[in-house]
Amino acid sequence: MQKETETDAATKRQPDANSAVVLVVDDEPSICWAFEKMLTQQGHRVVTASSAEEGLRLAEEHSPAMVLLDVRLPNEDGISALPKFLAATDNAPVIVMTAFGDLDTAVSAIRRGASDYLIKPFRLADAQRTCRQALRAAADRRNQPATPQPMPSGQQVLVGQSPAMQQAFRQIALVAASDLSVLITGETGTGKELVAAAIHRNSQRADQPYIPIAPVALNPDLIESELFGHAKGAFTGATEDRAGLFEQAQGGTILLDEIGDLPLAAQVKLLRVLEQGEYSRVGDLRVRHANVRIIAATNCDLHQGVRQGTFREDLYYRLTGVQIHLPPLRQRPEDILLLCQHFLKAMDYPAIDAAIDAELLAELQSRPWAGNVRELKNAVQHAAVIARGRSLEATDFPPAKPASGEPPQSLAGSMGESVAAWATDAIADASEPLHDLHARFLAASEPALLRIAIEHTGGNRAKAAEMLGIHRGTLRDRLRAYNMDTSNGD
Ligand SMILES: Nc1ncnc2c1ncn2[C@@H]1O[C@H](COP(=O)(O)OP(=O)(O)OP(=O)(O)O)[C@@H](O)[C@H]1O
Repeated sequence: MQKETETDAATKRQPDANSAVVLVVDDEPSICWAFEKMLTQQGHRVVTASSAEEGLRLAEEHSPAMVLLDVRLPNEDGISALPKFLAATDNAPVIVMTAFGDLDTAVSAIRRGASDYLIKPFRLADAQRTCRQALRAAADRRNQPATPQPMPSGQQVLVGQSPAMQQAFRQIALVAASDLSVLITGETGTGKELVAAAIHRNSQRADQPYIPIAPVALNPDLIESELFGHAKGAFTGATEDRAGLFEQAQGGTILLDEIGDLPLAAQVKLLRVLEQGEYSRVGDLRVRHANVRIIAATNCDLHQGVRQGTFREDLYYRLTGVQIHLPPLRQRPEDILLLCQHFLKAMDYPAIDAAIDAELLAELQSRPWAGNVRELKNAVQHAAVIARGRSLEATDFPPAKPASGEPPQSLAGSMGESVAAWATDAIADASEPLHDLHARFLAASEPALLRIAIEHTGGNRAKAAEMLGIHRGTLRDRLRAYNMDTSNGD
């Protein structure tokens, strides 16, 4: 599988340096814990892994905005895994952590694309500063308009044998030859972006720029300027004339991913491009001609946006003229084997034809795949890493994620099972009929809940009470009841 282009990376990475997903890969739990604590306090979300293999799987799954990568890891070391992390995260900043004396390693890490390094043991303040700088630099890079890229030489292959995918292939072939705008619909991970790229690749514009844009990743205040450019002095900070993405895509194709997120003012301009092939830069009345094919994609119901007044009705009808719908993977189980083999082949997995037997296939076909092909791809890559060349087994795959809307089975399930086991034991152990099972259960479980809330809020009881959704006085009483009140009053 080919990686997304740099343009994708520039437009799809997390928009905010203040609330990013950060991946920490280190087999020392204390390091993961320290980063988790530090970064969550700063409003980031942290996912941790204890090996490069697990980290790469999480990178695919969470698209982190930054990776902290230890050099010494079990199995594959951080330095050799570094290019894979860069590829898996579309060049998110990777900060390499290395032991003292390993400076050469750090230097070679930087040469291989790491954005910075930390020498262990490091002071938390230094780590904090390095992380902040890396996230800020990445955010600054994102806010630059994307540079048009020629289409990559390799092919992003679309795989499928289900009637629905065959129909999509036919539609792609038909619309590619025309210059019509196209709306691609489907749940997240169904391959909309791949379809857009295939349309461009098979069109007469194939040797011209292809620019995928996710409006949600652009600065909302500057979105019109990002798309259509601006004139010097159009707003504070507009120190010179600047071309927008439409101008950069001249002659080629633009994919507006998650079109439903486009602000109304930009929708007006987009409609003008679609209807008259014209636009103006922000703050410049000069009419410019747009020779750009527009492909839009959405995983939400645009018609609902029309009903709610967030999406223009005229634009909706203009866009829905030619529509390609990609059904969710659970509705096309006959694609699963082909997709699995396709992803294994991309990893050079041996004996692909024998890698998935009928029993495993039936199991995979019965899963809900809420994240669709993206989730399947991650799961296959995960299983392949675990199986290390032998035939895959169901246990090599990560547990099935719940269908959207369902509570996460693993957590809810295991907690429920623990509670049931606890209650069964408590009843069995009681020498006489119980009248306080509920109070006993609270006494067994509530202290841990209170402790985590208080730890998480840095000991601030008012915030802990707010997080728990209980009155501050109630929290104080409970802490006293459990002998957890170490303060001298509140
Ligand atoms: N039919 C397919 N054949 C091969 N790979 C596929 C196919 N469909 C999806 N994929 C892979 O699954 C992943 C998700 O696909 P893509 O990004 O195109 O989905 P999307 O519908 O645009 O998702 P989102 O709505 O979240 O942006 C990509 O890695 C893509 O290469």
